[in-house]
Parts: sequence; structure tokens; C-alpha cells
Amino acid sequence: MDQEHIKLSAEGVNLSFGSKQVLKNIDIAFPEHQITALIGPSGCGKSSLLRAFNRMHDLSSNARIEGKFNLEDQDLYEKNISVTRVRSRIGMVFQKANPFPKSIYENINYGLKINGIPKDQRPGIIEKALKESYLWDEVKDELHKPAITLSGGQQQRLCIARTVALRPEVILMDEPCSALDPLSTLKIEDLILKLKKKYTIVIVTHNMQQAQRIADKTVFMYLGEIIEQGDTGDVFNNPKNELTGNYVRGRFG
Ligand SMILES: Nc1ncnc2c1ncn2[C@@H]1O[C@H](COP(=O)(O)OP(=O)(O)OP(=O)(O)O)[C@@H](O)[C@H]1O
Repeated sequence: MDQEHIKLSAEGVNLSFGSKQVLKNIDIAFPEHQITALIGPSGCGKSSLLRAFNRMHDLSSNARIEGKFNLEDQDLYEKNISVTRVRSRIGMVFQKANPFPKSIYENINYGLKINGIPKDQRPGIIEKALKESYLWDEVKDELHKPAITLSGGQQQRLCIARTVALRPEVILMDEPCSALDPLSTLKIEDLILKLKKKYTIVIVTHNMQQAQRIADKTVFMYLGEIIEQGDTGDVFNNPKNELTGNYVRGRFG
């Protein structure tokens, strides 16, 4: 069925930094146009797993990665595929909003430029991306102001606009609300729910309420392994594994 079409997946993943193994024999699949939450205690490997999908460990000289990562039928670690190409298909939003020290406009324009989008097409794409990220009405009269003057929540929506401007197929989000107040958090959650119509979304979160509010699927990780994955309602209300139950009920973490 279309809803369960697997967009992104990994099989047999092992990841070590030096002698420390942080991911162990991970098999995971993300359905298209759904939101999947990765949850688990600090240090269990959630961010490391997320980062593996857009080749962020390529930069760590001590990282050793094994396994098969696929975006549909594209092997993401294939010898000839460019990392820029992988990252234009799989965008990423980080924990702390990280706008460039440039204007609001330039923050989006920059990625378009380096991805070879013709100059005359960029203003339209920038406006569309800001609208899609629910930021346009707040910034349309001050596009040339430094991005750093925006509030934390606005900066995070700008980072989302920067990502969607490149028309990715998947958006990876690493605790995108952890530095935000409750109202900005709800705005971003609302935005994420709308974005899933166009994109496949994977979000790392420590916020159990957030996972239950927005995620279709939830994956519980512990000490580098996947303990349980399934529909969010089942993982939270009817977990199969005792560890999952203890974690989602806040008994450790
Ligand atoms: N570049 C790196 N070099 C060495 N060790 C690393 C590196 N990146 C992550 N680690 C280690 O890998 C383990 C998993 O970290 P990771 O950030 O993936 O966990 P996490 O579940 O996302 O944690 P948190 O919820 O605290 O963000 C940790 O022990 C961390 O110290």
C-alpha cells in the first residue's frame, strides 16, 4: 500500500568510533510520508543513526561503518554517488538552529546557489520555502535583515525553510525543538505535521509527549540496539518489551 511504501531503510548497521561500538546490528525502515520518532536514553545512538543516513560520519576519521543504507533503490554509500547529492535528497535540521551569519534571504539563497539553481528561479523558490515553513508572513518585509536577529523558533523555521528549498525527499531532524519554548515547539510540531504530506520525516526526540503528538511510528533504542519499533500508539500504550515500557513511563532515561 502506498502509505507503507518504504522510502528510507538500513540493514545490518554497525558503527564504531575507535574501539567503541555505538550501533549494533540495526535494521530499520521509514515509511514514505510518515513521521518516525527515534527515542531512547542519552547516548543510545539515536543521533549517530540519524547522521549515518546523510553520510555525516564520512568526516570522522575514527568512524567505521558497516551495513546497507538505501533511499528507495539508491545505495547511499555507493562508491560513485556524491555526498552533496545524498544531502540534497536527505536534508537535515539540527538541535540548535544554525543559520549562517547572513541575511534571512541569503540563508536560503546560498544552498540554491551551490546546488546550481539558476539565479532567476531563486527568488520564487525562496518565497515558496518561507511560506511552506510558515515564516513568510513574519519576515516578508525584512528579508535582508541578519538571520541572527530572529527568535530561536523563527531561526529554526528558517533552517527548515533552507532545507525544504532544496526539495529533499527525506528530512532528518535531530531534537529540533530542544532549545525552544513550549509555544515555539508547538509551532514547529504543527509545521512538521504539515510537511509530512510532501516529505518523509525522521525525528530524534527526548520529549515523549512530542513523539506521541506527531509520530506515526516510534523506534525505541537502548545501548546501540533497536529494542522495539512499531506504531506510536502500540509502543507507548502496549509495548512488547519491558525496557520500552519502563522508558516510555519515565522510569529511566
Ligand atoms: N564523532 C564521535 N566520536 C566518538 N564518539 C562519538 C562520536 N559521535 C558520537 N559518539 C558516541 O556515540 C555514542 C552515541 O551517541 P549519540 O549522540 O548517537 O547518542 P544519542 O542517543 O543521540 O544521545 P543524546 O540523546 O544524548 O543526544 C555516545 O557514547 C557518544 O559519545
